[in-house]
Formats: sequence, C-alpha cells, structure tokens
Amino acid sequence: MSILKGVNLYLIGMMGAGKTTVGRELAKQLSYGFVDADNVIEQTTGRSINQLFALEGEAGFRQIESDVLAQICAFTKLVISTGGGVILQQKNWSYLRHGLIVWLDVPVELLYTRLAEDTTRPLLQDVDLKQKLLLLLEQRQALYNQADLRISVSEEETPTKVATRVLEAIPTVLK
Ligand SMILES: Nc1ncnc2c1ncn2[C@@H]1O[C@H](COP(=O)(O)OP(=O)(O)OP(=O)(O)O)[C@@H](O)[C@H]1O
Ligand SMILES: O=C(O)C1=C[C@@H](O)[C@@H](O)[C@H](O)C1
Ligand SMILES: [Mg+2]
Repeated sequence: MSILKGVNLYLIGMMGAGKTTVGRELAKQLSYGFVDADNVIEQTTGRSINQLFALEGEAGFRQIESDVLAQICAFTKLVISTGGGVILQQKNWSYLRHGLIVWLDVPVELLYTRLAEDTTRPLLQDVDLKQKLLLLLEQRQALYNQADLRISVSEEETPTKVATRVLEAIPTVLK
C-alpha cells in the first residue's frame, strides 16, 4: 500500500523544474498512474501548447488548463505533473488541494541551462531567457510556496534522486 493511500500527488514549479521528468519517476516508485497535464491538454485539443497560445492566447490556454485539471482531479492514485502556470488561478487551488502538493524549487541558473535550447514553451520564446525566468519566479514564488512540501533541487541531483527525496519527505506532512 502506498504511503499516500491513493491520494494524488501534484507537482508544481517553474518551467524546467523537472515536474514531467520527476513525476514519471515518482509514479513508478509509488506504483501510481502518471498524468502530465500539459500532455492531456495537447491530446484532448489535438494541438501543441505553442499552437494553443497562438490560437487562444494565454487566457484561452489557462481556461483549457483549468478544465483539464478539474477532470483529472476526479481520479485517484495519480502523480500529476502540472503546467508551470497552474498556480496562477485561484480556482485551480481547489482542485490541487484534493491531493498533496509538492513544489520542485530549482534555482533560475539551473532552469536557464536546462531551457536554453527549448522551443516548446511559448512564454520563453523571443525573450531574454534569464530575465524572463527571474520575472516569472518573482511573480509566482509566493504561490508556489503554498504547496504542502517544498523540495529544493540542486544541480547534481538526478530525477531519481529528486523523486526519492520527495518520497522521504512525504511522511513529514502527513498527519
Ligand atoms: N533532476 C534533473 N537532472 C537533470 N536534468 C533534468 C532534471 N529534471 C529535469 N531535467 C531536464 O530538464 C528539462 C526540463 O524538465 P521537465 O520537462 O521535466 O520540466 P517541467 O517542470 O515539466 O517543465 P514545464 O513546466 O515546462 O512542463 C528536460 O530536458 C529534463 O530532461
Ligand atoms: O509556466 C508556464 O506558464 C507554462 C508552463 C508549461 O508547463 C506550459 O503549461 C505552458 O508552456 C505555460
Ligand atoms: Mg512538464
């Protein structure tokens, strides 16, 4: 029986924090299903995140993101990797609070090296990447900090190592 007793685990954090990568690993270690919310959005709409931002704007994308989250949270025994901006809408917190919320907190320097070549994240195209990451973090940090658990990740930690640290920290927040 999982230490989470079927309760979902939601990963939140900045783009490039490793929510998708670590989430897959965590699901394996918990014997849980794995859902990547960005992926579900792409599958159900038949469009890439870039296309959705171009067609619907960020506001349209956020609406779809919220609808998808509402559907996902009806299930149990899942690790859910959310999109980096899921924390922006107050109503999304009512969905996230169905489960345990874990913030993968990764320094901007490290996010920068991971995302330097990336073209799949519309908010990071045609901008000064480091400045944009710093700005987004400044705008979002207080929201990410509302997670049940904060895991500060350093450069040398592999996804497996980060997943193990999350699992080890869970008992400290379960009463
Ligand atoms: N612990 C890690 N060590 C080394 N590389 C990592 C680690 N975690 C993630 N990465 C790499 O960083 C990149 C971004 O990771 P990932 O896509 O999992 O981030 P994300 O949090 O899901 O981002 P987004 O919010 O945009 O979906 C990927 O290339 C991934 O392989
Ligand atoms: O941080 C963000 O606002 C985003 C993160 C990605 O996961 C995607 O949801 C999209 O690129 C927006
Ligand atoms: Mg992701």
